[in-house]
Amino acid sequence: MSKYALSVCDLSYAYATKNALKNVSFDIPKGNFCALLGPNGAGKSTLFSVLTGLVQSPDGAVSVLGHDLASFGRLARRDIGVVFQQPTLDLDVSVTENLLYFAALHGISRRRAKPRVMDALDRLSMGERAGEKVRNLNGGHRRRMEIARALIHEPSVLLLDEPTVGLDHETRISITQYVHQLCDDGITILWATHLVDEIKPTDHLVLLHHGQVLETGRVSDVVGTKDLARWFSDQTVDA
Ligand SMILES: Nc1ncnc2c1ncn2[C@@H]1O[C@H](COP(=O)(O)OP(=O)(O)OP(=O)(O)O)[C@@H](O)[C@H]1O
Repeated sequence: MSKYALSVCDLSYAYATKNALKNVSFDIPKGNFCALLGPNGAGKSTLFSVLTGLVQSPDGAVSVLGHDLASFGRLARRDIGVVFQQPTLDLDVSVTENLLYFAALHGISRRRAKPRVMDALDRLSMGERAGEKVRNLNGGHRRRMEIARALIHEPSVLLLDEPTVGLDHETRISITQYVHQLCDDGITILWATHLVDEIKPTDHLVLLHHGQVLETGRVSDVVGTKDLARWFSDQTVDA
């Protein structure tokens, strides 16, 4: 059994002539929060597309808990939950119905799904909104809901692509803290961001710039005593 929840080995991807990922490799140990830090255009969303199987990398490999994504796609994807950058909720049905529908897509019966949905909503302080139409929720509540939805099939690895974009500071920090806490339950997180205040010294870090991994490791080891914001800016400034 692999000690890594997610292993990415030598991935590349190009849109026509634009190389968006170049020989990307990194590992995330189980139960870690890993920040995928990179400025706009670094390749974060492209990497998410490859990790979720939306696009195929012509070379390289991804494995989830030791299962190769190319050979054991269904098995590997069963262990992944995803929150994409663009919301994908049905605005005209209730919070609960959105989540139950998603559970059904994972083959979970309504009877089994209902307690999971309520539990997930309660943990995200969303229990009181279970019956509301999504259209009536603010951006922060919709994001919480998407996180609850991504956890409904109890994945081991949760991928979130800039999940706090457009949210106010307080909501951003609250959601970031909640997702950090998921690691206490053994869930491994890959959190794409360009905002350094979402990252803790004990987190794992992958610094992506122009499609290449510049650094990877524990934040405190990689950055040392330097200020993370300053370090990030120094690493990604284009000469
Ligand atoms: N469909 C596409 N066609 C051509 N080029 C693309 C396409 N999507 C992304 N790119 C380019 O690939 C590179 C990586 O983009 P990507 O969206 O993966 O970066 P990102 O780090 O997620 O950026 P952002 O933070 O702005 O979302 C950028 O140069 C981008 O312009």
